[in-house]
Amino acid sequence: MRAWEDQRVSSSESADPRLAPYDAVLVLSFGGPEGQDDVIPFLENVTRGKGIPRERLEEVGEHYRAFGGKSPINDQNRALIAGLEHELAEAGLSIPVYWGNRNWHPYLADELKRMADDGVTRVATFITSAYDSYSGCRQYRENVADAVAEVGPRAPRIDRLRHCFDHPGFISANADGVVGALGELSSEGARNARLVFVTHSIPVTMAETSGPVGGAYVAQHEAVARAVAAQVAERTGVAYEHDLVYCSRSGPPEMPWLEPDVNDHLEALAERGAGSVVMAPIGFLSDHMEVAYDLDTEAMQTAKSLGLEAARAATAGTHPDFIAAVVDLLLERAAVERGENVTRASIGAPGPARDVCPVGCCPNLRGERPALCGEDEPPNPSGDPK
Ligand SMILES: CC1=C(CCC(=O)O)c2cc3nc(cc4[nH]c(cc5[nH]c(cc1n2)c(C)c5CCC(=O)O)c(CCC(=O)O)c4C)C(CCC(=O)O)=C3C
Ligand SMILES: [Fe+2]
Repeated sequence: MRAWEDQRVSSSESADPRLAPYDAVLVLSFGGPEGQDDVIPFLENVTRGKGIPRERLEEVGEHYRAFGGKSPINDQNRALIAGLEHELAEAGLSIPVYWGNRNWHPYLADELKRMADDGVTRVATFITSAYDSYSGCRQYRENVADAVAEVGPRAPRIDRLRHCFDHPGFISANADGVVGALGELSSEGARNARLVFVTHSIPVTMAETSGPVGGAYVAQHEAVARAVAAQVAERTGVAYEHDLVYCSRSGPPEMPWLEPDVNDHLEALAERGAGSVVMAPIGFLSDHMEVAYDLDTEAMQTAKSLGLEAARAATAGTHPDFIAAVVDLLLERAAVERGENVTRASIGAPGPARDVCPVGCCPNLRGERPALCGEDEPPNPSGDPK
């Protein structure tokens, strides 16, 4: 038995009416290596056809190697699923939770086959990516299309839950993380800290074309940063200044990616006389390798060398508010599919993100490919009326 199999659910009972028409939940994630032998094949999966320079791949490979070749992401997803199962059970909602990844075991297509074997016909999918961009949205939708094509007519019909970035439970979980990190600083450091919100850098062209009308990636992050900072101010009585910066830049050097990089930003803050920072990785749902390496290892080292006092805020992870938010998004979408009117929990503009992506949303700039969960979805291979 492989390490992930203990997470699997083996039968689909009939689901609760509050969850109808769904008979299963799928957590769809990125995937990560489980040991040294997995590192290269994993990186090959991630970067196939992406034009990532060899040196960057070797560098990222070293980050994984330094952690024994094991990404934290799989255990984080196991914990998220356990939390979801617990929350669903507490609410008396009986529905099986499955787990599939785009880049590593358990692969999405294998999980779809298992669902088909279990008699699942209609799935609500939570993608572990909170914001709009090709990487966080359409690319997963393409993976779903590929997996459904591989499984064929037996594949269940898949709906994707809207992005969770603007859900109040995601905001309060992150605000809690920031308040916790402030508590790790000296009392003077905590009073004068700068809140540095961090997310994954992406190519500027990808950011400009993100969402239904472009620019969604940065706009959504700015809204989250503002909302989290406001909640922290309310809870601490201090109106901290904040910034939005980026980590984990990749791609060829001549291609522009979102800036400033977190390390450069720390340097600029130190030059301007800052003494302490809290780094809050709002771009990541849990402690991915980008958090474990790029922030906890590299950026922490940068802060230390600059004489900056620094703490890192916890990610949403398995925070109870966040788990409850995912269950709320599930109930919301089920109600929508039953034709009911819903009130969507949201912090307001620019959200909430749509349930079904319009044509051309978060385009693949390398060329169009089939994608599901959007208005450009090809006819359902199982022949169900839509
Ligand atoms: C926006 C975004 C998210 C957040 C949304 C989401 O969560 O999906 C994300 C998540 C993740 N990215 C991850 C890992 C990697 N991403 C890479 C490469 C890239 N990421 C990109 C963007 C994003 N990535 C982009 C534009 C590239 C360039 C190649 C391309 O155009 O696609 C590479 C190749 C090496 C490199 O190029 O750095 C690796 C190894 C892991 C797993 C971490 C772990 O193991 O814990 C996770 C969760
Ligand atoms: Fe990535």
